[in-house]
Amino acid sequence: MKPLEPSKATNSAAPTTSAADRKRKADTVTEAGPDAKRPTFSASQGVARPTRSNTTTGAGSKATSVQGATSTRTGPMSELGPIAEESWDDIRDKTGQVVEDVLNKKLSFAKGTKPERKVEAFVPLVKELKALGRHLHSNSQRLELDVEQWKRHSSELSAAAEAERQQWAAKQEAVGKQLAEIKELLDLQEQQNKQLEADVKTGEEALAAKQATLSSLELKLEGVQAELERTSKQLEERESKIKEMEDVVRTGQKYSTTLQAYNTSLQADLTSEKQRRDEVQKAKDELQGQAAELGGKVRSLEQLLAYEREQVQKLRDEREAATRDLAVLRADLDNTRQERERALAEAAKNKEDLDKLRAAGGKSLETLEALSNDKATMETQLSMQQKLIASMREELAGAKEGRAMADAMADSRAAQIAELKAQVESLQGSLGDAERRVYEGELHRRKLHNIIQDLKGNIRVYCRVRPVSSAEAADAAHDSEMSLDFPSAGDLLGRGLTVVVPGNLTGQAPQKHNFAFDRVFSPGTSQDMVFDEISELVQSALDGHKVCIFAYGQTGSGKTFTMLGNRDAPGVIPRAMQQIFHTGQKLGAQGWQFNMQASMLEIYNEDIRDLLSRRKDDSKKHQVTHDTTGATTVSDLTLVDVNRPEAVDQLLAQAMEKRSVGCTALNEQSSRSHMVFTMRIEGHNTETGVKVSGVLNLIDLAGSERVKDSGAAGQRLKEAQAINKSLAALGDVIMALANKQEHVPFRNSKLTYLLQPCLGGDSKTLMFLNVAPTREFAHESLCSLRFGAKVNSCEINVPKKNVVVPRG
Ligand SMILES: Nc1ncnc2c1ncn2[C@@H]1O[C@H](COP(=O)(O)OP(=O)(O)OP(=O)(O)O)[C@@H](O)[C@H]1O
Repeated sequence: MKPLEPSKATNSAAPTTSAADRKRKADTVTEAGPDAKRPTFSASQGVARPTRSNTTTGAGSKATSVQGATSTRTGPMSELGPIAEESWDDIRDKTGQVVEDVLNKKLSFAKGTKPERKVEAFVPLVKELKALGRHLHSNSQRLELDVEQWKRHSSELSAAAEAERQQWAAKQEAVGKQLAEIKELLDLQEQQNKQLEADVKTGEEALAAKQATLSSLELKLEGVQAELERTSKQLEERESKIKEMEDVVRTGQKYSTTLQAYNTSLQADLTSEKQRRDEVQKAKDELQGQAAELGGKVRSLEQLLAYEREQVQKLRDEREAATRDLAVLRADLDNTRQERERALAEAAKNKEDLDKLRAAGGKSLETLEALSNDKATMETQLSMQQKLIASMREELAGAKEGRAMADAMADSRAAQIAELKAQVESLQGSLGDAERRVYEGELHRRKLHNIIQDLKGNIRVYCRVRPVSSAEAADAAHDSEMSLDFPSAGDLLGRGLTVVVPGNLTGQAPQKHNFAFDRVFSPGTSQDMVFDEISELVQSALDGHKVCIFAYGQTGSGKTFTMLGNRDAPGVIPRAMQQIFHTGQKLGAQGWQFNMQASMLEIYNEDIRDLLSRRKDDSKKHQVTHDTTGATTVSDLTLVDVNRPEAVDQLLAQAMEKRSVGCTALNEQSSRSHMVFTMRIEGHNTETGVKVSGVLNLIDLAGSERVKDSGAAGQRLKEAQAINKSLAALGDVIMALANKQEHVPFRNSKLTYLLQPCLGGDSKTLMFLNVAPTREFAHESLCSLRFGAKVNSCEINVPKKNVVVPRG
């Protein structure tokens, strides 16, 4: 339906006034009276009507004619003389008078005023009246024109109004029709409304019923909402936990991927390292074979050389004897020569004498003959001596030749010996080189093995076999035959061992059982060598790891010796302290400062005792708690700040005095309790701001014992039962961990509860499995070794460093 508005055409026909028109209108009002109020029109306003200019022109033309009439007129005017034809507009402008002023003007004259003066006075008035008359006349003409225009305009307007009215009528008709339609619609709507009202009523009734249900539901909803809020809170908490976990898992996955990659590369390294080690081992074996062979050769050569030296010496002796003989012969020869010369001189003299005698003729024939005989004898002697000299010369030449030969032989042997020596030296060099490489390879293998163990999260097991004690060896009551054997070469060298359990009287044959651990220390292994193998693990406590090292084994198998040792052979605890303080000091140069606190406790008959407490009566009950980070706290336990190893030695001495130790049939100084030494290490790097916090737990467990063998009774029996019970609980925990059981019974004993973070957490854990070597304890050893194998298969979490790195 269209809106009911007046048409625009009507509006456009209405006259409008411009600003200029309004000004003129004002003039007109003043000058032309109320008639001048009528509207003026412009051609632009659409309806044809006269404009002001038209009017002016019209009026102007009329005025001209009036003027013309005036100018042609001759009447009294001429009598008054020429009167200037001023327009009303000029007069008005000049005098400021309005029409009424002129019309109301009255002239008064004083008595006796001359008529010429009075006429003179009338002249301006007449002028004004004439101008006014002309003006009014032109105005009336203009008004007439306007009236005509108005008339025309009004008839136009009437026509327009009629058209408009007709339009309106048509519109009204249309609107009436529309109204009728609307009314129909409204009726329909009303019906519908009524229907709707009815519906609404039923709806309202239903709504009321529903509302009742709703309010009960709202109540329920409130409850559900409260529940929901609680659940969503829980959900949020869970979600944040899940997020955290996801973060952890993501980090873990990243870490695990990195680790897996690292692991793979390590395994590849390990394999290649193993190959290299095998090759080196092979080369070493070969070299050792060659060395043995060469050693044999060297020995035989040395024997030969000794023989040759003997020969040379003999030859030298002979040469010296020959030289001596030669000297004697030379002396003899010289003597003989001198004698010969003397004899020759004598013979010459004799000949001279003979000649003289002959010349004198007086010498006798006998003297001559005697002299001839002497000469012949001397000549015989001379030829004999000449022969002797010749043979001696020959001998000398022979001896010289022999000596030259011996010298040459000695020289060649010496050269051979020097060559052999050089060979031996170079072989020894390469043997040392090979041995060094084998050692380095072994070190590397150990490192890799440790890393792999860390990555796998296994509990490491180092088996240590103690030597046969002098008492065992001496006393026939003991079967001191060795029941353990160690591979002397191959892959299991240093890692494997075999226990032989002897047969029994029922005819059971001896049985061999093979085991392999991360490391096996045979009886000859020194404390130093043992510590060397775990020093890296100890070191990681300084790096922020939780480290746990404990010694397990039957009574008298060497646990306390391994962990504490004695003055001459200090064990793991004092050595670990030395290393920690020493390394801590060295790290000081890199800005590290460490704060260390030690505590020592024993678990005796399922009670925790503070071994560093200075209280006389220490019957306080100590409670073990673990927080979410895996940190363990024992209530009311004495913590001592330590900053040098000697302080720890004092603490150890103090603790050892307090520790429960007793004499049993199997060990003179048997530990009757589990002892736990804990060192907390807080490190802070003043240069980088990095903080680490590590814990080192070193534990000497009490030994398992067969009560019938240890001869325990009374208090000892009670102790033994408590020890065995807690070790059995340890066994159960290990079984549960190894079998990946959901429930691990850590709480079954004080020992397992205390060790929970080490066995089930993220610490680096190592167990020393101490074993006695003799056949007497073969069964116990077998049990211990089986336990050790189970422990070795336990996978705990991947060790985690406790390090805080500052932000930014
Ligand atoms: N590797 C070794 N070298 C030399 N002597 C050893 C070694 N291991 C143990 N011993 C000696 O054997 C004896 C028993 O050792 P130890 O006291 O350490 O056993 P244990 O396992 O701690 O016994 P228990 O459980 O009864 O306390 C001690 O005299 C000790 O000095």
